[in-house]
Amino acid sequence: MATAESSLHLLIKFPSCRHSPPSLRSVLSGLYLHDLEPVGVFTGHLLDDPELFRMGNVPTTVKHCLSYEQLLENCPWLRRWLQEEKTIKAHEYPDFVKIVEVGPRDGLQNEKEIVPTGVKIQLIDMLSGTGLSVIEATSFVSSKWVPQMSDHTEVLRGIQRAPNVRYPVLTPNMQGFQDAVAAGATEVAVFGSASETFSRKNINCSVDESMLRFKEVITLAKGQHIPVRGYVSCALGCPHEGHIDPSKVAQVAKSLYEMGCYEISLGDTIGVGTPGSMCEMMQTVMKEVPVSALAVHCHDTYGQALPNILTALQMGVRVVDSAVAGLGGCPYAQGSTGNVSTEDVLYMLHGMGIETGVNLAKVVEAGDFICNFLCRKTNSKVAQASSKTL
Ligand SMILES: CC(C)(COP(=O)([O-])OP(=O)([O-])OC[C@H]1O[C@@H](n2cnc3c(N)ncnc32)[C@H](O)[C@@H]1OP(=O)([O-])[O-])[C@@H](O)C(=O)NCCC(=O)NCCSC(=O)C[C@@](C)(O)CC(=O)[O-]
Repeated sequence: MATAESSLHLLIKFPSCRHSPPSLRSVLSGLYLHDLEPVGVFTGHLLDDPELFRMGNVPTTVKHCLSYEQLLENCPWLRRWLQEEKTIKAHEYPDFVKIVEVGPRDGLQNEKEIVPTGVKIQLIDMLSGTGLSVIEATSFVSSKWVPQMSDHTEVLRGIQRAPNVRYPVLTPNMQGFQDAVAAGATEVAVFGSASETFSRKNINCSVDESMLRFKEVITLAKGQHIPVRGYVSCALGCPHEGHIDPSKVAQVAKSLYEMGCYEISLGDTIGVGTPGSMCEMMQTVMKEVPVSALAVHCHDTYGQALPNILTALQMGVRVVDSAVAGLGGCPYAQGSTGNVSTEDVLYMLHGMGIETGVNLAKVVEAGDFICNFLCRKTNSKVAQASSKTL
């Protein structure tokens, strides 16, 4: 039986896992520290795995062939070390993350000058060619409340819908839902809040009243086979109430999920969250809603959006909202700055080997287009850096 002290050559067999390399690397350096010399590492489930036989370079000097479990049994230091690592990293990073592009809606809704409908349509059309699978196109809200979105019908009718791209729109109530469907919407989103004050200021009703309105919308949508997404704003803080108890976020998220929203996007509306508060909030929400149905929607006011997203990914989230060029802000959340930029999220994910199906260069082009129109510098660090290097 091999022991940490005696073995010079080990063939280590690890469970199949796409993201094992970093752990393997750290395990290997641990082995070297203990004067063990692994001669081959492969991933696979069974010792008679064909992979073993493909490994022509396995030397005959292999003295011990250990399963992962045997290895842990024989090397208590390794078991302790991996356990410590696991407490930090609850989940492996995913293979794929879905990006929900909210630039044309959340990004533009706060613009003071009305952006011409043709520009909005061109932006969405450019984004449709990037590989994004979801682009939130506009919102069917009152034009007295958000004048920038008053051309919702023209925008939705004017875009060239790409196959495999969905174009959800915001609908706060039955009127919004009916108008959206009449304009051709095939997916909608309702938007609630974990803060009473924000709910009243944003949609002119209490949280409980909003849930009744959303129930009506969701029931009607279900009957027409229209998927409904749900938002919970102020998940990490409110511009009026400050700290928001994670249990309130969990309660609203649960209600939306139970009513039939297929996905719940947890919004750090004013970008005050940190990995610490994100972790605490997620842990509470995940007790009520399966993590597979959760998304995060981070604004970057305090520069914490990427670490917050990373934290959510570590906790099992697989859907991230972002806006091209980091446009945006909510008209009813004073002081909130843009959404996290799609370019920066893509750069981070791709750098981690996580696929998104989205072409970063094409998103940068779409960002250039809208920033040129707005005469504004992009909020995306990646786009800023790539313009210098081009
Ligand atoms: C919800 C309402 C409409 C209530 O507004 P209200 O004034 O309470 O509505 P009402 O039912 O009393 O009706 C008053 C008038 O509004 C009309 N009306 C009623 N409903 C609609 C509608 N759907 N579309 C168009 N018009 C509508 C209705 O027809 C009537 O017209 P009038 O008879 O006076 O001529 C209003 O408060 C509103 O439009 N709020 C939207 C605010 C908004 O869009 N905020 C930004 C989006 S949320 C956000 O950005 C956060 C998020 C999602 O990104 C996530 C995050 O970051 O946290």
